[in-house]
Amino acid sequence: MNLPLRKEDYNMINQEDIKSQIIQAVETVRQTNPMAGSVTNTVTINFVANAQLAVGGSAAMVYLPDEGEFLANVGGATYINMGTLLPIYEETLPQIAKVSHDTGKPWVLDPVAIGIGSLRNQLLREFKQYKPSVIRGNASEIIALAGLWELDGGTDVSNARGVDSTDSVSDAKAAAIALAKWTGGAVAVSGKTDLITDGSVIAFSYGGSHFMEKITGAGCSLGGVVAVYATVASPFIAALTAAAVYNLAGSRAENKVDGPGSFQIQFLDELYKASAADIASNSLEIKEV
Ligand SMILES: Nc1ncnc2c1ncn2[C@@H]1O[C@H](COP(=O)(O)OP(=O)(O)O)[C@@H](O)[C@H]1O
Ligand SMILES: Cc1ncsc1CCOP(=O)(O)O
Ligand SMILES: [Mg+2]
Repeated sequence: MNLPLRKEDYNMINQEDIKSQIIQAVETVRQTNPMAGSVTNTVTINFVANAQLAVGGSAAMVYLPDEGEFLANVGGATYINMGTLLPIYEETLPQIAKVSHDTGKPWVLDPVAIGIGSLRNQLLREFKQYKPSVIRGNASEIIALAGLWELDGGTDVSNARGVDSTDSVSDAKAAAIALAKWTGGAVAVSGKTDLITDGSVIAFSYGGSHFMEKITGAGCSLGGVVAVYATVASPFIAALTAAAVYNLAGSRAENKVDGPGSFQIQFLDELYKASAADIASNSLEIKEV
């Protein structure tokens, strides 16, 4: 006779299922070298491309509207990072978001520096209708985006200070859930512990390194790597896989170096070397919202 499953059993099954999906995402990317195009900031563009290559993806960075549209059409997913805007982005970014939305291609948004300047806020408001598959940001950015989109858990964007978070990841939980419910995709809030949600399930990914706050581009490149995994996996699994490999590689790199410069190099090596099984076994806690 089959006894009814207890809630703990469901959780165990879910956790096993999620692990096998993470393994599949890591291996498929390494076998197929999928392309995720990006429009990203000029500060960390090189690090984003290197991280995407290290996990097995293929990178292409552009600035112009027709080139962005081309990449959105031919790539498996596209990454938009708002870090350093140029006037032409008023055309490029909505074009990519619209094409991705209309063709059902995944796209990842990092709302870096939300709150600074009028073009950034205008574009971010416009993106609400194009429902990014994954929104990745630090706690302050996620809270501010929910505010800009007039969703639960958000606050006025004028609270934002720059590119670094002034809020804790747990403060962004309600905003992350509200954003995920609106988009139907996933939201990843990064920090000491990462929070990833699809609006109904909430996951915490542990690990990483304090050195990740001492290099520029840890967050930006994480967004680029999410886009690589989104070419082969659902938004939630893509965000979880990227968080797991970042946390694993970050802890491993920290053990081998004594400063941020060498950390950045070692971190890329660890991204490259991490096995699918180790990534899937990185500390992860999953709960219902
Ligand atoms: N204090 C920390 N300890 C461990 N990992 C961290 C820490 N701060 C950030 N990270 C990791 O660094 C990456 C980028 O996160 P974060 O610094 O929050 O993004 P951003 O650079 O956009 O502010 C994530 O993988 C996150 O888990
Ligand atoms: C410093 C800076 N200024 C504009 S974009 C940028 C990079 C931010 O990178 P990250 O959010 O990954 O630390
Ligand atoms: Mg950032």
